[in-house]
Amino acid sequence: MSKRIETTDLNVYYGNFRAVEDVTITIEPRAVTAFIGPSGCGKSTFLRTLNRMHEVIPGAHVEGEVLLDGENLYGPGVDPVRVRRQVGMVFQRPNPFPTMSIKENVLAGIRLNNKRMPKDDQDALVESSLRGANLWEEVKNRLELPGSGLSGGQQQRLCIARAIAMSPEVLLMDEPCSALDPISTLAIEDLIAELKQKYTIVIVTHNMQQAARVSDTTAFFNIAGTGAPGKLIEVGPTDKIFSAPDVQATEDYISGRFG
Ligand SMILES: Nc1ncnc2c1ncn2[C@@H]1O[C@H](COP(=O)(O)OP(=O)(O)OP(=O)(O)O)[C@@H](O)[C@H]1O
Repeated sequence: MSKRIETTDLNVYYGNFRAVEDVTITIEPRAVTAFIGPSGCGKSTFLRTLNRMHEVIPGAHVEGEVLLDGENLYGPGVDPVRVRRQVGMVFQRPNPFPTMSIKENVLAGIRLNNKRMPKDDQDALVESSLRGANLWEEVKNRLELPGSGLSGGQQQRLCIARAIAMSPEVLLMDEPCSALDPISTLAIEDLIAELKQKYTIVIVTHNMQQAARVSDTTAFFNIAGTGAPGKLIEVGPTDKIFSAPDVQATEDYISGRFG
């Protein structure tokens, strides 16, 4: 279920502007990898290349390969819709479909993919996905009510349940807690620790303590100045990056000297 991601010299563009330069990284399965770095260094841009979401922006493109267990996601004939099923994504702001019930939200991806499913199977998938997102006990008696009636933290777990329902191999999370209060943030962090037993997880975070708490590996991105491309400066075990990084810029960022 969980797969390894590898990129080699990946360059990411918005039109002529190269936003991210030459990223070579291996992201291990059944582990959490955190992307950290100052604003504008390309963390989110790079993250979106891992499930072919980057190219939905007009003029945006990628040079290089992203391998998922050896398969190039940018190879000829690869269907980006299939890639986005395999590599799920959770965004900064919880974005349940507001007019849909909790249950319909969980099933939304399946329905969008035109998968027909007997009602019993649907119910089982809704329950297992909501359990997987640590939300079942809180919502099991109101599955038919709108997802938008949940708290922010519950909505984010609903979005995670919606992603899990697609049986992805990888979960990408772009600052999933930045709109949440501390209690909801801890609930999501606990959930991430559980999810990594099954999935490859990549999380973009501005919160250094969060990166230290949840991730096994940390990748530090940086940018030389406005208009310059973002680069991967250093990647390694989170303990090492936070205690004895190899590069001075990493240490400066972690210790709050810039960014
Ligand atoms: N849709 C877009 N069109 C053109 N340029 C973009 C677009 N989105 C981002 N960029 C540019 O790409 C660069 C990287 O942005 P990105 O959002 O990936 O950085 P980030 O590290 O995730 O920043 P933050 O931490 O502030 O979210 C920036 O220079 C940004 O202005």
